[in-house]
Amino acid sequence: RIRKLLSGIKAVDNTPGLRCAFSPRSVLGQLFRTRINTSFFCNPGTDFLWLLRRSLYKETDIVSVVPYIMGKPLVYVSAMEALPQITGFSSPFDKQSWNLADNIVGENIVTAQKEKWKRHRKILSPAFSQKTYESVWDETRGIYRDMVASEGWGNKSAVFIPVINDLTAKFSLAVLSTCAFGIRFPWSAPMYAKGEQLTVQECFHISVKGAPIRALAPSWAFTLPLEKLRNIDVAFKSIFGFIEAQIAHRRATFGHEACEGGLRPKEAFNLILNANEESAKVKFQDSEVVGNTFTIFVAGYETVGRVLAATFCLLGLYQEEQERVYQEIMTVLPDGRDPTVNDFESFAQVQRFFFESMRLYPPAVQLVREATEDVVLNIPSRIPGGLAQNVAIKKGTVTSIDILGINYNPRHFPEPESFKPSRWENPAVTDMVMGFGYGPRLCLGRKFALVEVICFLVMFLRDWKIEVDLEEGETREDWRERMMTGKIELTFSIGPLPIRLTRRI
Ligand code: HEM
Repeated sequence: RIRKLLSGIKAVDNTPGLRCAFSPRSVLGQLFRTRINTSFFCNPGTDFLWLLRRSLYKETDIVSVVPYIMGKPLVYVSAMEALPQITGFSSPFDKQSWNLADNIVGENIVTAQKEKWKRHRKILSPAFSQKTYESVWDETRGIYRDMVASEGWGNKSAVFIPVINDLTAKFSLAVLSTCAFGIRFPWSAPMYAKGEQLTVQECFHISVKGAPIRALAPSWAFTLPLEKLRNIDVAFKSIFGFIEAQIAHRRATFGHEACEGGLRPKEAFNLILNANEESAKVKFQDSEVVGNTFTIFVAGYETVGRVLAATFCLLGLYQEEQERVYQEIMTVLPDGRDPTVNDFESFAQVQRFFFESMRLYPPAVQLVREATEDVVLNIPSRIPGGLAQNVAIKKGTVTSIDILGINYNPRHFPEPESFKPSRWENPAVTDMVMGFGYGPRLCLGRKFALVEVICFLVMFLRDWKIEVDLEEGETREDWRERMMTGKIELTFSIGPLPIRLTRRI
């Protein structure tokens, strides 16, 4: 054990940090989390990036986690200056060479390494076009209206929503399944996986929460009479059943000739299926069809739903900022007309509010890479005027850009805990929106997500004033600390969060 620890510390060039029994990326590390307020003999689990966001980095913007029983050493970096070095176009880092997710869902655009990834990106990129964004905007408007009617808010002057997370998740699933997969479902009749009791939304939710366990635990573990493991197994099986049924249905609907004649619209699902045809020039294998379908559902649904839930609460907390957003909406739409996709750029204040929400509560908290050769990272000092540090990383070391670390780094964002949408007033600063990643692997759905979020917020805030209930004597910051507690699963989630609505018009 001592030898393992010492060689781990050497692999990360003696970079200070946590020393633990089990890696946060191992099954035991996930299951048996212990103290994190000590740097030794702790099992930090995955939440430590959130729980220690204020104290993890001391003098430099780099820390290591070195396990002495299970798992490999890990490096985390919270400096924007390191982005080109780790996630840039010609950086000596790549996605992990062995990714457990591939074994569960099949190889896909998110996990593929550089050379294979180019093929995935080439096939899928045409699905993210101006035409798609127009459809996202229009569908969002329609889904908002369907939601208001189906929830029975039509003639109410006030509404209490006990868990806004459920609503925003349902909304983002509806937009994604319609605009990327051509699968439409009414708000009042959620999709069910065939023959299952759980909705597709519930299955995705359980799968995303349980993905690390599903990936790391042996298959016999899922036959044990343990409810948690059984639920994860059922959720994954249901999702795969759902995806396979959708693939069969789409093939039957369009047929092979339709594909060759280019009759399928360029939505993500059709491009995935086209690439699986005999005649396709750039091809997907069968496993990549399922892998990419599953991945785009997860990448595009959980992320948007989660950050929207945080945004709603921050709107409720920071009333003066909500008013500023509302005034902008009324200025752009003074005559009561519906917003169109051409109005997108006019909602600058709405966008700033959203960027600041995503800075504090980013749905994706890290960009995970693996060193493809021995490499020296140059990391600036946290202390003003301090010397930068060169850190030698061994080939194969998993090194992550810590998005939470960057977003709460006072060098990049002064008073990082303060909620200040005005930070984003300088257009050049939008390059600092870390939540969508950086470099060649920048989120392919960035504009898709922004269009859907901005349209939804505009429609919602025009009709409703949002509030949250503070306890007596409680400050907004106290409420955030009490209610907006985070958990790092495949994505980062907060809550469950309650909000209150009052009708404006
Ligand atoms: C607020 C919402 C979203 C956030 C915060 C987000 C975040 C991210 C991040 C951080 C990455 C880069 C991962 C890395 O470098 O390791 C990424 C990649 C990706 N995202 Fe998103 N995403 C969002 C919405 C979406 C949507 C709506 C879609 C699809 C409709 C989508 C599809 C993808 C895809 C396909 C990739 C892989 C890109 C590649 O490797 O070439 N995302 N996303």
